[in-house]
Amino acid sequence: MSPAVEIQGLQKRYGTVEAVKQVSLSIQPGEIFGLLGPNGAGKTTTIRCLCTLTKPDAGILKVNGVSVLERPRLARQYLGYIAQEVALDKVLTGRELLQLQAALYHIPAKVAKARIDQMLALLDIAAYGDQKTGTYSGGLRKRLDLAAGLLHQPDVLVLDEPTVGLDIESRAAIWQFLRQLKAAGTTVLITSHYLEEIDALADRVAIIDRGEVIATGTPSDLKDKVGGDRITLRIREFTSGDEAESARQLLEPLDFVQEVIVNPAQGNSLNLVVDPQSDALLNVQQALKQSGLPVFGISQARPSLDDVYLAATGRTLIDAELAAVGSRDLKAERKQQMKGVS
Ligand SMILES: Nc1ncnc2c1ncn2[C@@H]1O[C@H](COP(=O)(O)OP(=O)(O)OP(=O)(O)O)[C@@H](O)[C@H]1O
Repeated sequence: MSPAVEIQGLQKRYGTVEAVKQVSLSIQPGEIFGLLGPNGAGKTTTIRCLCTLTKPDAGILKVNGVSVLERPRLARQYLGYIAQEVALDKVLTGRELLQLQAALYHIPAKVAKARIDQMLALLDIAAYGDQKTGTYSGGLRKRLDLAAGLLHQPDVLVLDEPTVGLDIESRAAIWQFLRQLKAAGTTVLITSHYLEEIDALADRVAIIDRGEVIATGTPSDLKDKVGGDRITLRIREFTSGDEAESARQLLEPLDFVQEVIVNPAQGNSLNLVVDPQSDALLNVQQALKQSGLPVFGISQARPSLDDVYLAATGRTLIDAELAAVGSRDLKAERKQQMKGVS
């Protein structure tokens, strides 16, 4: 069976910006596949190329074995795309908007009516179907986007940051819905810069940074590979640099400690990477006690996907996000995207 989605050697630049340098990935039918990376990493560009909305400079893109570049119409039948922000026509009701979408996909009127009712019920928005979309909350709008994207019953649903700006309840409802879709056999490709979203949903993940895939695997395999548990230690609420440094010198030689980093951005807390043994926490506390150093707070955790990102790039996802802010002209990008295929 051919993969549901295959991307090989994708490249795309905008002027001097290399939005996608080298992206290759293969997604099996029925998988939820997460594309994780900070803002500006190239996630949107990758999926816009896949969904025939942006023309790549190089690369092979296939859906159900069909070349997206050679047979875009057929590929679009297989794909449902939920953009980050959708400009809904606010004077139409939800139902009218879905009717319009059905017509765009040439779904016969009778079939369309039944499907629209089914989608409204499935997404739990039947009660709002006859209200103007201008009155919808963010969560409702996103559910309507999902209904619209699924109306033609695509094999592969592609979602760009589907829960940005949503409250926790709406986010949970969307996660549950995506799991139901997977159970029904739909392949889901989701981009996100929320670690916990990808961790909770994705069967496999590709971490993307500056237009390149830097790691691929199941979330647990990736976390296992970076190895070690993480201990976060605060000597005092605000520890002096000197005291943190002496704690570092005390802890680093311990045989179960792999690495100790002092984090000045967080009150000189110490981040330790330790062998995943159950008594590491206890041993650290004992060593501090013997040296007369207090403990304000201490916790141990398994590595997160952020640790995977940190190990591969030398910076955390949050730092990368902050670096991306301000270096982009989002207005100009949106304008260009509105113009259509770029
Ligand atoms: N239409 C455009 N014109 C010029 N530059 C663009 C355009 N679209 C994207 N870029 C640039 O390409 C790079 C990748 O952007 P892209 O939107 O693909 O990233 P992303 O990971 O999806 O981030 P976000 O989630 O914020 O959209 C960024 O540096 C961005 O500024």
